[in-house]
Amino acid sequence: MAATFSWNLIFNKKPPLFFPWSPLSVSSPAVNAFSPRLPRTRKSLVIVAAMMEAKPTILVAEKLDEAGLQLLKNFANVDCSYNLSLEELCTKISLCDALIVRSGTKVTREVFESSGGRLKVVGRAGVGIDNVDLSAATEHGCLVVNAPTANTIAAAEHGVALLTSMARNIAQADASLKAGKWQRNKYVGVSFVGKTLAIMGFGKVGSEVARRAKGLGMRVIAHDPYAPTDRALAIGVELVSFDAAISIADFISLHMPLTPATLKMFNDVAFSNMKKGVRIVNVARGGVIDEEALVRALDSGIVAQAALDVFTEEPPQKGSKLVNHENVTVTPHLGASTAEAQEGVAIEVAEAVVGALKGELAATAVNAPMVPAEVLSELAPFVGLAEKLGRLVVQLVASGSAVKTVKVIYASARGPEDLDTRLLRAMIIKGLIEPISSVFVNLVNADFIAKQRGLRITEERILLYGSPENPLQFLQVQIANVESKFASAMSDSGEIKVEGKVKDGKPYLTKVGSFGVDVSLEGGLILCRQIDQPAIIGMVGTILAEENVNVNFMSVGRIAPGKQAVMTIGVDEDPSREVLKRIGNIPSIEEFVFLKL
Ligand SMILES: NC(=O)c1ccc[n+]([C@@H]2O[C@H](COP(=O)([O-])OP(=O)(O)OC[C@H]3O[C@@H](n4cnc5c(N)ncnc54)[C@H](O)[C@@H]3O)[C@@H](O)[C@H]2O)c1
Ligand SMILES: O=C(O)[C@H](O)COP(=O)(O)O
Repeated sequence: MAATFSWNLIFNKKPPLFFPWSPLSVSSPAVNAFSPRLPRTRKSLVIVAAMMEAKPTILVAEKLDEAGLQLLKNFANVDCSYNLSLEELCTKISLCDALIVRSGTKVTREVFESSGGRLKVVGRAGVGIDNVDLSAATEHGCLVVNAPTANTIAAAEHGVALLTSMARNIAQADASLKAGKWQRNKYVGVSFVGKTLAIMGFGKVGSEVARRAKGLGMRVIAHDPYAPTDRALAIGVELVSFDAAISIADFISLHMPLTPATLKMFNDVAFSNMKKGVRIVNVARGGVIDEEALVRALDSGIVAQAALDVFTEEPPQKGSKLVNHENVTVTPHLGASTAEAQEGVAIEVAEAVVGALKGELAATAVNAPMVPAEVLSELAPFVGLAEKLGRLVVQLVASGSAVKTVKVIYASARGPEDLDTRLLRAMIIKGLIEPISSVFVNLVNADFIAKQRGLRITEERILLYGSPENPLQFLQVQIANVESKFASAMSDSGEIKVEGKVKDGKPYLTKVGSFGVDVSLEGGLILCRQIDQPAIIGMVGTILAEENVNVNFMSVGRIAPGKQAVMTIGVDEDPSREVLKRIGNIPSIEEFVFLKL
Protein backbone atom coordinates (compact mmCIF):
# COMPACT_ATOMS: atom_id res chain seq x y z
CA MET A 1 0.00 0.00 0.00
CA ALA A 2 1.39 3.42 -0.94
CA ALA A 3 1.63 5.73 2.02
CA THR A 4 -0.30 9.00 2.29
CA PHE A 5 2.26 11.66 1.72
CA SER A 6 2.28 15.20 2.98
CA TRP A 7 4.93 17.74 2.21
CA ASN A 8 5.06 20.86 4.24
CA LEU A 9 7.53 23.38 3.07
CA ILE A 10 7.54 26.13 5.61
CA PHE A 11 9.63 29.08 4.62
CA ASN A 12 11.38 30.34 7.67
CA LYS A 13 10.99 33.88 6.45
CA LYS A 14 10.51 35.49 9.81
CA PRO A 15 13.12 35.74 12.53
CA PRO A 16 13.10 32.90 15.07
CA LEU A 17 11.75 35.03 17.84
CA PHE A 18 12.85 34.34 21.31
CA PHE A 19 12.50 37.80 22.68
CA PRO A 20 9.76 40.15 21.54
CA TRP A 21 11.60 40.59 18.28
CA SER A 22 14.94 39.58 16.86
CA PRO A 23 17.76 41.58 18.22
CA LEU A 24 19.24 43.85 15.61
CA SER A 25 22.63 42.67 14.53
CA VAL A 26 25.47 45.02 13.76
CA SER A 27 27.27 42.50 11.62
CA SER A 28 26.65 42.99 7.95
CA PRO A 29 27.22 40.72 4.97
CA ALA A 30 28.85 43.70 3.34
CA VAL A 31 31.61 43.55 5.96
CA ASN A 32 32.12 39.82 5.56
CA ALA A 33 32.28 40.13 1.82
CA PHE A 34 34.88 42.82 2.07
CA SER A 35 37.95 42.27 -0.08
CA PRO A 36 41.22 42.19 1.90
CA ARG A 37 43.04 43.62 -1.09
CA LEU A 38 41.45 47.07 -0.67
CA PRO A 39 43.77 49.77 0.68
CA ARG A 40 43.50 50.27 4.45
CA THR A 41 41.62 53.62 4.41
CA ARG A 42 39.16 52.36 1.86
CA LYS A 43 38.76 49.21 3.92
CA SER A 44 37.78 51.11 7.06
CA LEU A 45 35.43 53.28 5.07
CA VAL A 46 33.67 50.23 3.74
CA ILE A 47 33.42 48.78 7.22
CA VAL A 48 32.10 52.02 8.66
CA ALA A 49 29.55 52.28 5.87
CA ALA A 50 28.45 48.71 6.44
CA MET A 51 28.17 49.22 10.21
CA MET A 52 26.17 52.40 9.66
CA GLU A 53 23.82 50.46 7.48
CA ALA A 54 23.33 47.79 10.11
CA LYS A 55 22.73 50.23 12.98
CA PRO A 56 19.14 50.86 13.94
CA THR A 57 17.71 54.34 13.55
CA ILE A 58 16.03 56.12 16.45
CA LEU A 59 13.90 59.19 15.87
CA VAL A 60 13.86 61.55 18.85
CA ALA A 61 10.84 63.75 18.22
CA GLU A 62 11.02 65.92 21.35
CA LYS A 63 13.85 67.43 23.36
CA LEU A 64 15.69 64.78 25.33
CA ASP A 65 18.46 65.38 27.85
CA GLU A 66 22.01 64.89 26.53
CA ALA A 67 22.67 61.97 28.92
CA GLY A 68 19.95 59.93 27.22
CA LEU A 69 20.95 61.05 23.73
CA GLN A 70 24.50 59.85 24.35
CA LEU A 71 23.28 56.37 25.32
CA LEU A 72 21.20 56.24 22.15
CA LYS A 73 24.08 57.45 19.97
CA ASN A 74 26.38 54.74 21.31
CA PHE A 75 24.05 52.17 19.83
CA ALA A 76 22.10 53.70 16.97
CA ASN A 77 21.86 56.41 14.37
CA VAL A 78 19.90 59.14 16.12
CA ASP A 79 17.73 61.62 14.26
CA CYS A 80 16.62 64.51 16.49
CA SER A 81 13.77 66.20 14.63
CA TYR A 82 11.44 68.31 16.74
CA ASN A 83 8.05 69.92 16.03
CA LEU A 84 7.20 67.50 13.23
CA SER A 85 3.71 67.68 11.76
CA LEU A 86 1.78 64.40 11.73
CA GLU A 87 2.48 64.14 8.02
CA GLU A 88 6.23 64.64 8.52
CA LEU A 89 6.29 62.14 11.36
CA CYS A 90 4.48 59.56 9.21
CA THR A 91 6.98 60.06 6.40
CA LYS A 92 10.03 59.73 8.63
CA ILE A 93 8.75 56.81 10.65
CA SER A 94 9.09 54.26 7.84
CA LEU A 95 12.87 54.70 8.15
CA CYS A 96 13.00 54.30 11.93
CA ASP A 97 13.27 51.35 14.29
CA ALA A 98 12.39 53.36 17.39
CA LEU A 99 10.70 56.62 18.25
CA ILE A 100 11.12 58.64 21.42
CA VAL A 101 8.57 61.26 22.46
CA ARG A 102 7.41 63.25 25.47
CA SER A 103 3.79 64.35 25.95
CA GLY A 104 3.77 66.77 23.02
CA THR A 105 3.71 64.25 20.16
CA LYS A 106 0.59 62.28 19.32
CA VAL A 107 1.64 58.80 18.26
CA THR A 108 -1.55 57.85 16.46
CA ARG A 109 -2.62 54.74 14.56
CA GLU A 110 -1.57 56.51 11.37
CA VAL A 111 2.02 56.62 12.63
CA PHE A 112 2.09 52.85 13.19
CA GLU A 113 0.44 52.20 9.85
CA SER A 114 2.99 54.43 8.10
CA SER A 115 5.92 52.59 9.68
CA GLY A 116 5.45 49.61 7.38
CA GLY A 117 6.33 47.26 10.24
CA ARG A 118 9.80 48.74 10.83
CA LEU A 119 8.95 50.59 14.05
CA LYS A 120 9.71 48.21 16.92
CA VAL A 121 9.70 50.45 19.99
CA VAL A 122 8.08 53.69 21.06
CA GLY A 123 9.78 55.19 24.09
CA ARG A 124 7.85 57.74 26.14
CA ALA A 125 10.29 59.89 28.08
CA GLY A 126 7.89 60.32 31.00
CA VAL A 127 4.94 58.61 32.67
CA GLY A 128 1.69 59.41 30.86
CA ILE A 129 1.17 57.33 27.72
CA ASP A 130 -2.21 58.83 26.81
CA ASN A 131 -0.57 60.41 23.72
CA VAL A 132 0.33 56.96 22.32
CA ASP A 133 -2.33 54.78 20.68
CA LEU A 134 -1.54 51.62 22.62
CA SER A 135 -4.03 49.42 20.77
CA ALA A 136 -2.51 50.39 17.44
CA ALA A 137 1.00 49.78 18.82
CA THR A 138 0.02 46.33 20.06
CA GLU A 139 -1.70 45.43 16.80
CA HIS A 140 1.46 46.39 14.94
CA GLY A 141 3.67 44.38 17.32
CA CYS A 142 5.37 47.56 18.50
CA LEU A 143 6.52 47.69 22.10
CA VAL A 144 5.79 50.84 24.09
CA VAL A 145 8.07 51.64 27.02
CA ASN A 146 7.95 54.62 29.35
CA ALA A 147 10.07 56.17 32.07
CA PRO A 148 7.74 55.74 35.02
CA THR A 149 9.87 56.70 37.99
CA ALA A 150 12.38 59.43 37.18
CA ASN A 151 10.00 62.39 37.24
CA THR A 152 7.85 61.38 40.23
CA ILE A 153 9.54 63.72 42.69
CA ALA A 154 9.59 66.60 40.20
CA ALA A 155 5.85 66.22 39.59
CA ALA A 156 5.11 65.95 43.32
CA GLU A 157 7.22 69.03 44.07
CA HIS A 158 5.44 70.95 41.32
CA GLY A 159 2.09 69.89 42.76
CA VAL A 160 3.12 71.23 46.17
CA ALA A 161 4.52 74.40 44.56
CA LEU A 162 1.17 75.01 42.84
CA LEU A 163 -0.73 74.22 46.04
CA THR A 164 1.25 76.75 48.08
CA SER A 165 1.41 79.47 45.43
CA MET A 166 -2.33 79.14 44.86
CA ALA A 167 -3.14 79.34 48.58
CA ARG A 168 -0.99 82.47 48.97
CA ASN A 169 -1.80 84.06 45.58
CA ILE A 170 1.89 84.18 44.68
CA ALA A 171 1.45 84.42 40.90
CA GLN A 172 -1.30 87.04 41.05
CA ALA A 173 0.50 89.12 43.67
CA ASP A 174 3.73 88.96 41.70
CA ALA A 175 1.97 90.19 38.53
CA SER A 176 0.23 92.94 40.51
CA LEU A 177 3.42 94.23 42.09
CA LYS A 178 5.24 94.16 38.76
CA ALA A 179 2.36 96.20 37.35
CA GLY A 180 3.21 98.86 39.94
CA LYS A 181 0.46 98.03 42.45
CA TRP A 182 0.70 97.30 46.20
CA GLN A 183 -2.43 95.24 46.99
CA ARG A 184 -1.87 93.74 50.47
CA ASN A 185 -5.58 93.40 51.29
CA LYS A 186 -6.49 91.80 47.98
CA TYR A 187 -4.08 88.91 48.30
CA VAL A 188 -4.93 87.49 51.69
CA GLY A 189 -4.45 83.74 51.45
CA VAL A 190 -5.52 80.62 53.33
CA SER A 191 -3.52 78.38 55.64
CA PHE A 192 -2.96 74.61 55.35
CA VAL A 193 -2.78 73.61 58.99
CA GLY A 194 -5.77 71.51 59.98
CA LYS A 195 -7.19 71.55 56.44
CA THR A 196 -8.05 68.37 54.53
CA LEU A 197 -6.32 67.53 51.29
CA ALA A 198 -7.85 64.82 49.06
CA ILE A 199 -5.35 63.09 46.82
CA MET A 200 -7.19 61.65 43.82
CA GLY A 201 -4.98 58.85 42.46
CA PHE A 202 -2.70 57.51 45.17
CA GLY A 203 0.13 56.25 42.96
CA LYS A 204 3.75 57.37 42.80
CA VAL A 205 3.17 61.12 42.50
CA GLY A 206 0.03 61.12 44.67
CA SER A 207 1.77 59.44 47.58
CA GLU A 208 4.78 61.78 47.39
CA VAL A 209 2.41 64.78 47.47
CA ALA A 210 0.67 63.19 50.46
CA ARG A 211 3.96 62.85 52.36
CA ARG A 212 4.83 66.49 51.73
CA ALA A 213 1.34 67.74 52.61
CA LYS A 214 1.54 65.97 55.96
CA GLY A 215 4.67 68.01 56.59
CA LEU A 216 2.58 71.13 56.00
CA GLY A 217 0.26 70.07 58.81
CA MET A 218 -2.62 68.89 56.61
CA ARG A 219 -4.97 65.97 57.15
CA VAL A 220 -4.61 63.82 54.04
CA ILE A 221 -7.23 61.49 52.60
CA ALA A 222 -7.05 59.75 49.24
CA HIS A 223 -9.25 58.12 46.67
CA ASP A 224 -7.81 55.38 44.48
CA PRO A 225 -9.79 52.23 43.71
CA TYR A 226 -6.60 50.25 43.09
CA ALA A 227 -4.32 51.45 45.89
CA PRO A 228 -3.49 49.03 48.73
CA THR A 229 -4.81 50.19 52.10
CA ASP A 230 -1.59 49.26 53.94
CA ARG A 231 0.50 51.58 51.71
CA ALA A 232 -1.86 54.43 52.52
CA LEU A 233 -1.90 53.62 56.23
CA ALA A 234 1.90 53.46 56.27
CA ILE A 235 2.05 57.17 55.52
CA GLY A 236 -0.98 58.07 57.58
CA VAL A 237 -3.46 58.49 54.75
CA GLU A 238 -7.05 57.25 54.85
CA LEU A 239 -8.44 55.79 51.61
CA VAL A 240 -12.04 56.89 50.99
CA SER A 241 -14.64 56.77 48.23
CA PHE A 242 -14.71 59.33 45.42
CA ASP A 243 -17.82 61.03 46.81
CA ALA A 244 -16.42 61.18 50.34
CA ALA A 245 -13.11 62.59 49.12
CA ILE A 246 -14.58 65.41 47.09
CA SER A 247 -17.19 66.38 49.65
CA ILE A 248 -14.84 66.49 52.68
CA ALA A 249 -11.80 68.14 51.12
CA ASP A 250 -10.70 71.75 51.41
CA PHE A 251 -8.03 71.07 48.79
CA ILE A 252 -8.08 68.45 46.03
CA SER A 253 -4.97 67.35 44.16
CA LEU A 254 -5.33 65.21 41.00
CA HIS A 255 -2.88 62.38 40.26
CA MET A 256 -4.66 59.74 38.22
CA PRO A 257 -3.85 58.80 34.63
CA LEU A 258 -6.08 59.92 31.77
CA THR A 259 -8.08 56.87 30.73
CA PRO A 260 -11.60 56.42 29.35
CA ALA A 261 -12.71 55.96 32.98
CA THR A 262 -11.10 59.17 34.26
CA LEU A 263 -11.93 61.39 31.27
CA LYS A 264 -13.89 64.44 32.55
CA MET A 265 -14.28 62.77 35.92
CA PHE A 266 -14.41 66.27 37.43
CA ASN A 267 -17.57 67.57 35.81
CA ASP A 268 -20.63 69.63 36.80
CA VAL A 269 -21.96 66.81 38.99
CA ALA A 270 -18.64 66.35 40.78
CA PHE A 271 -18.20 70.10 41.33
CA SER A 272 -21.72 70.39 42.70
CA ASN A 273 -20.84 67.79 45.35
CA MET A 274 -17.71 69.61 46.52
CA LYS A 275 -17.40 71.78 49.60
CA LYS A 276 -17.99 75.43 48.68
CA GLY A 277 -14.67 77.24 48.35
CA VAL A 278 -12.61 74.14 47.55
CA ARG A 279 -9.21 74.62 45.89
CA ILE A 280 -8.03 72.27 43.16
CA VAL A 281 -4.56 71.42 41.83
CA ASN A 282 -4.06 69.42 38.62
CA VAL A 283 -0.62 68.16 37.64
CA ALA A 284 -2.05 64.91 36.18
CA ARG A 285 -3.79 65.40 32.82
CA GLY A 286 -6.07 68.22 31.63
CA GLY A 287 -8.59 65.72 30.28
CA VAL A 288 -9.62 64.48 33.72
CA ILE A 289 -11.39 67.82 34.22
CA ASP A 290 -14.31 69.08 32.17
CA GLU A 291 -12.75 72.50 31.70
CA GLU A 292 -15.99 74.31 30.86
CA ALA A 293 -17.56 72.89 34.02
CA LEU A 294 -14.56 74.11 36.01
CA VAL A 295 -15.02 77.65 34.68
CA ARG A 296 -18.68 77.49 35.78
CA ALA A 297 -17.65 76.20 39.21
CA LEU A 298 -15.07 78.99 39.56
CA ASP A 299 -17.60 81.62 38.50
CA SER A 300 -20.17 80.35 40.99
CA GLY A 301 -17.62 80.22 43.80
CA ILE A 302 -17.90 76.46 44.39
CA VAL A 303 -14.25 76.29 43.43
CA ALA A 304 -12.41 79.20 45.03
CA GLN A 305 -9.17 78.64 43.17
CA ALA A 306 -7.50 76.23 40.76
CA ALA A 307 -3.85 75.66 39.90
CA LEU A 308 -3.30 73.86 36.63
CA ASP A 309 -0.18 72.49 34.97
CA VAL A 310 -2.01 70.44 32.34
CA PHE A 311 -4.81 71.13 29.86
CA THR A 312 -7.16 69.23 27.60
CA GLU A 313 -5.52 70.87 24.63
CA GLU A 314 -1.84 71.79 24.94
CA PRO A 315 -1.04 74.57 24.47
CA PRO A 316 -4.54 75.84 25.35
CA GLN A 317 -6.33 78.15 22.91
CA LYS A 318 -5.25 81.78 23.13
CA GLY A 319 -7.78 83.71 25.18
CA SER A 320 -8.91 80.57 27.04
CA LYS A 321 -11.42 81.59 29.74
CA LEU A 322 -9.95 79.06 32.12
CA VAL A 323 -6.32 80.10 31.70
CA ASN A 324 -7.22 83.77 32.03
CA HIS A 325 -9.53 83.33 35.01
CA GLU A 326 -8.33 85.54 37.88
CA ASN A 327 -8.63 82.67 40.37
CA VAL A 328 -6.57 80.29 38.29
CA THR A 329 -2.80 79.83 38.44
CA VAL A 330 -1.25 78.14 35.41
CA THR A 331 2.06 76.65 34.29
CA PRO A 332 2.77 75.20 30.83
CA HIS A 333 3.06 71.49 31.73
CA LEU A 334 6.20 71.93 33.80
CA GLY A 335 5.64 69.10 36.30
CA ALA A 336 8.52 66.99 35.00
CA SER A 337 10.70 69.91 34.07
CA THR A 338 13.55 69.90 36.52
CA ALA A 339 17.13 69.34 35.41
CA GLU A 340 17.31 66.21 37.58
CA ALA A 341 14.07 64.70 36.31
CA GLN A 342 14.89 65.36 32.66
CA GLU A 343 18.27 63.71 32.98
CA GLY A 344 16.62 60.79 34.78
CA VAL A 345 13.81 60.21 32.28
CA ALA A 346 16.21 60.53 29.35
CA ILE A 347 18.47 57.82 30.78
CA GLU A 348 15.51 55.65 31.84
CA VAL A 349 13.87 55.75 28.43
CA ALA A 350 17.12 55.46 26.45
CA GLU A 351 18.12 52.33 28.37
CA ALA A 352 14.69 50.81 27.82
CA VAL A 353 14.67 51.57 24.09
CA VAL A 354 18.22 50.32 23.49
CA GLY A 355 17.52 47.19 25.55
CA ALA A 356 14.36 46.52 23.59
CA LEU A 357 16.14 46.97 20.26
CA LYS A 358 18.77 44.51 21.45
CA GLY A 359 15.97 42.02 22.05
CA GLU A 360 15.83 42.28 25.82
CA LEU A 361 12.49 42.37 27.57
CA ALA A 362 11.83 45.83 28.90
CA ALA A 363 11.01 46.24 32.57
CA THR A 364 8.99 49.36 31.71
CA ALA A 365 6.93 47.79 28.92
CA VAL A 366 3.46 49.28 28.83
CA ASN A 367 1.80 46.98 26.29
CA ALA A 368 3.56 43.67 26.91
CA PRO A 369 3.97 41.40 29.90
CA MET A 370 6.93 42.43 31.96
CA VAL A 371 8.95 39.29 32.55
CA PRO A 372 11.74 39.77 35.07
CA ALA A 373 15.23 38.92 33.79
CA GLU A 374 15.67 35.94 36.14
CA VAL A 375 12.36 34.39 35.02
CA LEU A 376 13.36 34.97 31.44
CA SER A 377 16.71 33.24 31.72
CA GLU A 378 15.11 30.32 33.51
CA LEU A 379 12.44 29.94 30.85
CA ALA A 380 14.76 30.47 27.88
CA PRO A 381 15.01 26.79 26.79
CA PHE A 382 11.26 26.30 27.24
CA VAL A 383 10.57 29.29 25.02
CA GLY A 384 12.27 27.45 22.13
CA LEU A 385 10.30 24.30 22.95
CA ALA A 386 7.01 26.22 23.02
CA GLU A 387 7.55 27.82 19.63
CA LYS A 388 8.65 24.55 18.03
CA LEU A 389 5.69 22.58 19.38
CA GLY A 390 3.40 25.31 18.01
CA ARG A 391 5.11 25.13 14.63
CA LEU A 392 4.94 21.36 14.59
CA VAL A 393 1.35 20.88 15.67
CA VAL A 394 -0.05 23.32 13.13
CA GLN A 395 1.75 21.53 10.32
CA LEU A 396 -0.02 18.35 11.31
CA VAL A 397 -3.45 19.87 10.60
CA ALA A 398 -5.01 18.65 7.34
CA SER A 399 -5.54 21.37 4.77
CA GLY A 400 -9.10 22.63 4.87
CA SER A 401 -9.36 22.19 8.64
CA ALA A 402 -9.64 25.51 10.48
CA VAL A 403 -7.73 25.75 13.75
CA LYS A 404 -10.02 27.34 16.33
CA THR A 405 -9.21 25.84 19.71
CA VAL A 406 -5.78 25.12 21.08
CA LYS A 407 -5.16 23.69 24.51
CA VAL A 408 -1.81 24.06 26.20
CA ILE A 409 -0.92 21.84 29.14
CA TYR A 410 1.95 22.76 31.43
CA ALA A 411 3.14 19.89 33.63
CA SER A 412 5.21 21.14 36.50
CA ALA A 413 6.02 20.54 40.13
CA ARG A 414 5.55 24.26 40.69
CA GLY A 415 2.36 25.94 41.75
CA PRO A 416 0.74 28.32 39.22
CA GLU A 417 2.02 31.40 41.06
CA ASP A 418 5.62 30.21 40.57
CA LEU A 419 5.36 29.61 36.85
CA ASP A 420 4.79 32.56 34.56
CA THR A 421 3.42 31.08 31.34
CA ARG A 422 2.70 34.27 29.38
CA LEU A 423 5.95 34.07 27.48
CA LEU A 424 5.42 30.39 26.64
CA ARG A 425 1.86 31.02 25.50
CA ALA A 426 3.03 33.86 23.27
CA MET A 427 5.67 31.65 21.70
CA ILE A 428 3.19 28.83 21.08
CA ILE A 429 0.93 31.35 19.33
CA LYS A 430 3.91 32.54 17.29
CA GLY A 431 4.69 28.96 16.31
CA LEU A 432 1.05 28.28 15.42
CA ILE A 433 0.43 31.39 13.37
CA GLU A 434 3.64 32.33 11.60
CA PRO A 435 3.99 29.20 9.46
CA ILE A 436 0.54 29.69 8.00
CA SER A 437 0.44 33.45 7.54
CA SER A 438 2.55 36.45 6.75
CA VAL A 439 2.03 38.14 10.10
CA PHE A 440 4.84 38.74 12.48
CA VAL A 441 4.02 37.56 16.00
CA ASN A 442 5.85 38.60 19.14
CA LEU A 443 5.26 38.88 22.84
CA VAL A 444 3.53 42.22 22.34
CA ASN A 445 0.92 41.19 19.81
CA ALA A 446 0.57 37.40 20.30
CA ASP A 447 -2.69 37.43 22.28
CA PHE A 448 -4.14 40.14 20.06
CA ILE A 449 -3.34 38.25 16.86
CA ALA A 450 -4.69 35.00 18.27
CA LYS A 451 -7.94 36.75 19.20
CA GLN A 452 -8.15 38.53 15.87
CA ARG A 453 -7.91 35.17 14.11
CA GLY A 454 -10.57 33.62 16.31
CA LEU A 455 -7.99 31.33 17.90
CA ARG A 456 -8.99 30.33 21.42
CA ILE A 457 -6.08 29.32 23.61
CA THR A 458 -6.92 27.51 26.81
CA GLU A 459 -4.31 26.65 29.38
CA GLU A 460 -4.22 23.86 31.92
CA ARG A 461 -1.73 22.93 34.59
CA ILE A 462 -0.81 19.46 35.76
CA LEU A 463 0.75 19.58 39.18
CA LEU A 464 3.41 16.87 39.39
CA TYR A 465 5.40 15.56 42.33
CA GLY A 466 9.07 16.19 41.94
CA SER A 467 11.57 18.96 42.06
CA PRO A 468 10.27 22.50 41.59
CA GLU A 469 13.83 23.37 40.48
CA ASN A 470 12.78 22.46 36.95
CA PRO A 471 10.10 24.97 35.89
CA LEU A 472 8.41 22.57 33.48
CA GLN A 473 8.51 18.79 33.20
CA PHE A 474 6.69 18.72 29.90
CA LEU A 475 4.58 20.89 27.65
CA GLN A 476 1.69 19.57 25.59
CA VAL A 477 -0.17 21.30 22.77
CA GLN A 478 -3.49 19.99 21.49
CA ILE A 479 -5.67 21.11 18.61
CA ALA A 480 -9.28 19.99 18.79
CA ASN A 481 -11.96 19.63 16.11
CA VAL A 482 -9.59 19.25 13.16
CA GLU A 483 -8.46 16.46 10.85
CA SER A 484 -4.78 15.60 10.73
CA LYS A 485 -2.68 14.90 7.66
CA PHE A 486 -0.86 12.37 9.86
CA ALA A 487 -3.59 10.29 11.46
CA SER A 488 -1.24 8.90 14.11
CA ALA A 489 -0.95 12.40 15.58
CA MET A 490 -4.56 12.14 16.78
CA SER A 491 -4.87 11.14 20.41
CA ASP A 492 -7.44 8.62 21.59
CA SER A 493 -9.67 11.52 22.61
CA GLY A 494 -9.66 12.94 19.07
CA GLU A 495 -7.25 15.90 19.18
CA ILE A 496 -3.96 16.39 17.44
CA LYS A 497 -1.49 16.15 20.29
CA VAL A 498 2.23 16.82 20.55
CA GLU A 499 4.29 16.87 23.70
CA GLY A 500 7.84 17.89 24.42
CA LYS A 501 10.35 18.56 27.14
CA VAL A 502 13.70 20.19 27.63
CA LYS A 503 16.67 17.84 28.00
CA ASP A 504 20.19 19.17 28.54
CA GLY A 505 18.90 22.62 27.66
CA LYS A 506 17.50 21.48 24.29
CA PRO A 507 13.91 21.00 23.14
CA TYR A 508 12.79 17.43 22.44
CA LEU A 509 9.60 16.01 21.00
CA THR A 510 8.48 13.22 23.32
CA LYS A 511 4.97 12.35 22.16
CA VAL A 512 2.95 12.46 18.96
CA GLY A 513 -0.69 11.42 19.36
CA SER A 514 -0.50 8.36 21.59
CA PHE A 515 3.01 7.37 20.47
CA GLY A 516 6.01 8.05 22.66
CA VAL A 517 8.94 9.38 20.62
CA ASP A 518 12.25 10.97 21.48
CA VAL A 519 13.72 13.35 18.96
CA SER A 520 15.59 16.61 19.19
CA LEU A 521 13.58 19.49 17.72
CA GLU A 522 15.93 20.98 15.18
CA GLY A 523 16.13 21.04 11.40
CA GLY A 524 13.39 18.98 9.72
CA LEU A 525 11.42 16.03 10.96
CA ILE A 526 10.05 13.00 9.15
CA LEU A 527 7.26 11.18 10.98
CA CYS A 528 6.38 7.70 9.63
CA ARG A 529 3.86 5.18 10.82
CA GLN A 530 4.69 1.61 9.91
CA ILE A 531 4.12 -1.93 11.02
CA ASP A 532 6.92 -2.70 13.43
CA GLN A 533 9.28 -5.11 11.63
CA PRO A 534 13.00 -5.42 10.97
CA ALA A 535 14.88 -3.46 8.27
CA ILE A 536 12.55 -0.46 7.86
CA ILE A 537 14.88 1.88 9.69
CA GLY A 538 17.68 0.69 7.43
CA MET A 539 15.59 1.19 4.29
CA VAL A 540 14.66 4.78 5.19
CA GLY A 541 18.23 5.53 6.30
CA THR A 542 19.62 4.22 3.02
CA ILE A 543 17.27 6.35 0.89
CA LEU A 544 18.22 9.46 2.86
CA ALA A 545 21.95 8.64 2.71
CA GLU A 546 21.77 8.14 -1.07
CA GLU A 547 20.48 11.71 -1.33
CA ASN A 548 23.07 13.08 1.11
CA VAL A 549 20.43 13.96 3.72
CA ASN A 550 22.06 13.74 7.12
CA VAL A 551 20.04 12.06 9.88
CA ASN A 552 20.70 13.80 13.18
CA PHE A 553 18.37 11.82 15.39
CA MET A 554 15.91 8.98 15.17
CA SER A 555 13.54 7.16 17.46
CA VAL A 556 10.77 4.58 17.20
CA GLY A 557 7.77 4.38 19.46
CA ARG A 558 5.50 1.37 19.14
CA ILE A 559 2.30 0.18 20.70
CA ALA A 560 3.64 -3.39 21.02
CA PRO A 561 6.20 -5.55 19.17
CA GLY A 562 4.95 -6.31 15.65
CA LYS A 563 2.17 -3.71 15.91
CA GLN A 564 2.04 -0.14 14.64
CA ALA A 565 5.01 2.09 15.36
CA VAL A 566 5.83 5.72 14.77
CA MET A 567 9.36 6.47 13.60
CA THR A 568 10.67 10.04 13.99
CA ILE A 569 13.72 11.03 12.00
CA GLY A 570 15.45 14.36 12.46
CA VAL A 571 17.19 15.54 9.29
CA ASP A 572 19.65 18.39 8.78
CA GLU A 573 18.71 19.02 5.14
CA ASP A 574 15.31 19.16 3.47
CA PRO A 575 14.72 15.89 1.60
CA SER A 576 13.65 16.34 -2.04
CA ARG A 577 10.16 15.38 -3.17
CA GLU A 578 11.72 12.39 -4.90
CA VAL A 579 13.25 11.15 -1.64
CA LEU A 580 9.98 11.56 0.19
CA LYS A 581 8.19 9.69 -2.56
CA ARG A 582 10.67 6.83 -2.29
CA ILE A 583 10.13 6.66 1.47
CA GLY A 584 6.39 6.64 0.92
CA ASN A 585 6.74 3.72 -1.48
CA ILE A 586 8.27 1.44 1.18
CA PRO A 587 5.41 -1.08 1.47
CA SER A 588 5.12 -1.25 5.26
CA ILE A 589 5.04 2.53 5.71
CA GLU A 590 1.39 3.44 6.14
CA GLU A 591 1.67 7.21 6.31
CA PHE A 592 4.30 9.82 6.77
CA VAL A 593 4.78 13.56 6.90
CA PHE A 594 7.75 15.88 6.58
CA LEU A 595 7.69 18.85 8.94
CA LYS A 596 9.99 21.84 8.95
CA LEU A 597 10.84 23.35 12.33
N1 LIG B 1 2.47 67.38 34.99
C1 LIG B 1 3.48 66.59 34.74
O1 LIG B 1 4.47 66.99 34.16
C2 LIG B 1 3.42 65.18 35.19
C3 LIG B 1 4.58 64.52 35.62
C4 LIG B 1 4.50 63.19 36.03
C5 LIG B 1 3.27 62.55 36.00
N2 LIG B 1 2.19 63.21 35.53
C6 LIG B 1 0.90 62.56 35.47
O2 LIG B 1 0.48 62.24 36.79
C7 LIG B 1 -0.32 61.09 36.78
C8 LIG B 1 0.15 60.13 37.86
O3 LIG B 1 1.48 59.71 37.63
P1 LIG B 1 2.12 58.58 38.56
O4 LIG B 1 3.53 58.45 38.16
O5 LIG B 1 1.78 58.83 39.98
O6 LIG B 1 1.30 57.33 38.04
P2 LIG B 1 0.92 56.04 38.88
O7 LIG B 1 0.51 55.03 37.89
O8 LIG B 1 1.99 55.70 39.84
O9 LIG B 1 -0.36 56.50 39.72
C9 LIG B 1 -1.62 56.68 39.18
C10 LIG B 1 -2.62 56.20 40.20
O10 LIG B 1 -3.92 56.55 39.74
C11 LIG B 1 -4.77 55.51 40.16
N3 LIG B 1 -6.03 55.54 39.42
C12 LIG B 1 -6.33 54.96 38.24
N4 LIG B 1 -7.62 55.18 37.95
C13 LIG B 1 -8.12 55.92 38.95
C14 LIG B 1 -9.41 56.45 39.21
N5 LIG B 1 -10.42 56.26 38.38
N6 LIG B 1 -9.58 57.16 40.35
C15 LIG B 1 -8.57 57.34 41.20
N7 LIG B 1 -7.34 56.85 41.01
C16 LIG B 1 -7.12 56.15 39.90
C17 LIG B 1 -3.98 54.28 39.96
O11 LIG B 1 -4.47 53.20 40.72
C18 LIG B 1 -2.61 54.70 40.42
O12 LIG B 1 -2.40 54.39 41.76
C19 LIG B 1 -0.25 60.55 35.37
O13 LIG B 1 -1.37 61.01 34.63
C20 LIG B 1 0.96 61.21 34.79
O14 LIG B 1 0.91 61.32 33.41
C21 LIG B 1 2.24 64.51 35.14
O1 LIG C 1 3.45 62.15 32.15
C1 LIG C 1 4.50 62.72 32.37
O2 LIG C 1 5.56 62.13 32.57
C2 LIG C 1 4.50 64.19 32.45
O3 LIG C 1 3.29 64.72 32.08
C3 LIG C 1 5.65 64.84 31.78
O4 LIG C 1 5.40 65.09 30.43
P1 LIG C 1 6.56 65.75 29.56
O5 LIG C 1 7.57 64.68 29.32
O6 LIG C 1 5.92 66.18 28.30
O7 LIG C 1 7.11 66.87 30.36
